[in-house]
Amino acid sequence: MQSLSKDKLIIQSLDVFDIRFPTSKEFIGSDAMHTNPDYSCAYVVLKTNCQGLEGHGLTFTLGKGTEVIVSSIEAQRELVIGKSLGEIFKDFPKFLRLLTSEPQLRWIGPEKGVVHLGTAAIVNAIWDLAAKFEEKPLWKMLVDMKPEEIVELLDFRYVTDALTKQEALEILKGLEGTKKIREEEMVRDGYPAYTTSAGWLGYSDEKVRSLCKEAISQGYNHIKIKVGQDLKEDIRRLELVRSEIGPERKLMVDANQKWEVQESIDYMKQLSKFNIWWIEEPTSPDDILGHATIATALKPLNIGVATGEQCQNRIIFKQLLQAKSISFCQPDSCRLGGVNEVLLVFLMSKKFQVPVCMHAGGVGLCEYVNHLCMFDYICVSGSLENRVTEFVDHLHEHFVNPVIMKGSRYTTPKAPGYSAELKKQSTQQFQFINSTPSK
Ligand SMILES: C[C@H](O)[C@@H](O)[C@@H](O)[C@H](O)C(=O)O
Ligand SMILES: [Mg+2]
Repeated sequence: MQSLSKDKLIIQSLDVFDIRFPTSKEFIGSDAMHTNPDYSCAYVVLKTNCQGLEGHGLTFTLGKGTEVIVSSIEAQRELVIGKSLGEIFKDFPKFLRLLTSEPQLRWIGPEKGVVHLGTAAIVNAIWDLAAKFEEKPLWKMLVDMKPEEIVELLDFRYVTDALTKQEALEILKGLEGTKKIREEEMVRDGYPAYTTSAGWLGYSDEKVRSLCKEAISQGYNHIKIKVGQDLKEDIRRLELVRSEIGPERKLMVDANQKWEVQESIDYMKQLSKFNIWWIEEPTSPDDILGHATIATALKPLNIGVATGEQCQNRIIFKQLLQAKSISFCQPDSCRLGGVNEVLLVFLMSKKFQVPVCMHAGGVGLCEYVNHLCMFDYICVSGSLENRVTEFVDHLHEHFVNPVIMKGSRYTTPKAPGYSAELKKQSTQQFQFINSTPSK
C-alpha cells in the first residue's frame, strides 16, 4: 500500500487502555468459577510514522486486574517503540523473545500470566499493523505466505522434542498444493461454529430454552453448556437442553476447572447419559497428567476431554499432546503470546492428530479466531472433521469490523487487518479510569 517500505515504517507510540463492559449485570459469560465476569480487555494502539496507519490489539480479561496488564504492557513499551515493521518481521522470534525474555521482566513470567497476556495484546497489534500494511485481512495474509516464511515466524524454543522446524515445514508444504481449493471453500461456505450463548450458568430456564431454540433456527449443530455448580441442578438443566435440541445434536459441557481429577471422572459418569461430546476444563489447566487420567477413564463413555483457554503457553500444549491428555485442543488467541504462538500450537496439534476447536467469546476473541481458524483449515489441518470454533454473540457491536456469521458459520473477514479495532465511541464510553468506567 504505502509509499513507505516496511523497513521505514516505524512504531512511534504505544497507548494502552483499560476497557470494561458491565456484562456481569446479566450473567453473560458466567460459569462455575467465574460467576460475575465483566468482559474487558487491555487494548493497545500502535501509532506509526505513516499518517493513519495504526495497529490495534487486545487481550481479554474479566474486569478486575486489567489495570495490572496495562501496567505490564507499559513496562514492555520501550521494547517496541522505535522498531520498524521490517525489523520485527525479519526475525520475529527474536522480537518475541525480547518481549517474553526481557531479563528483569521474565522473572514475573516467563511466558505466562500477566506478562504473557500483555505480550499477546502487543503482538496481536503488530500483526494487525502488518496486515493493514499489506492491505489484506490477516487470514489472507497468512494464507498467502510460503511455508518457508511461516516457519521463520515461529519460536520453537522448548518444543523441538515434539515438533521441529523441519517437521512444521513438511506439514505446511504437504497442504500447499491444495490450499486454493480450501480457500475458495471457506470464502463460499465459511467455517463451522458452535455456540455457548445458551449455556451460561446464571440464566433462567426460560432463557436457556429460548436461546436453544434460537441456536437451532440459526443452524447450530453443536451447543455447549456450563456445569459444575451442583450435580442435581446440572442433570436438570441438561435434561432441559436435550429436550430442546434433540438427541442428535452434539452437546458439550464446560466445568471451568471446578473439579479434582477423580471427581471429574465420577461427575462425568453421572452426565454420560446425555451423550456428551466433550468435557471442557474439568480440572486445573496445569494438570497435564490429571487430564490424561480423566481422558483414559472417560474414553469408554465416548466423552472427549478438551482444554486450552487457560493454558498459558506452547509448552503446556506440547505436554497435553504428548501425554494424550486431550481429544480437542482449544488454544486462546490472547492467552498465548499472540498469532505466532497460536500457529505453533496448530502445527503441533496437526502432528499429534488432535483437532483444534479454538476458544472464543469474551470480547474480541471471535473477531480473532475468525482469522485463525481459516488459516488452520486452509494451511495446517486440511480437515473439518470434529472441528468447530466457539462463537458467542456478545459485544461485537463495539468493533469497527465485527465478525460476520452466516447461520452457524464464520465467514472470511474482508477488511485489512486483524479486526480488533474498537469504535472510538466504545473506547471512550467503556474506558475504566480511577476505578470507574468513564462517562
Ligand atoms: C468467563 C468466561 O465467560 C468463560 O466462562 C468462557 O471463556 C468459557 O469457558 C468458554 O468456554 O466460553
Ligand atoms: Mg470454556
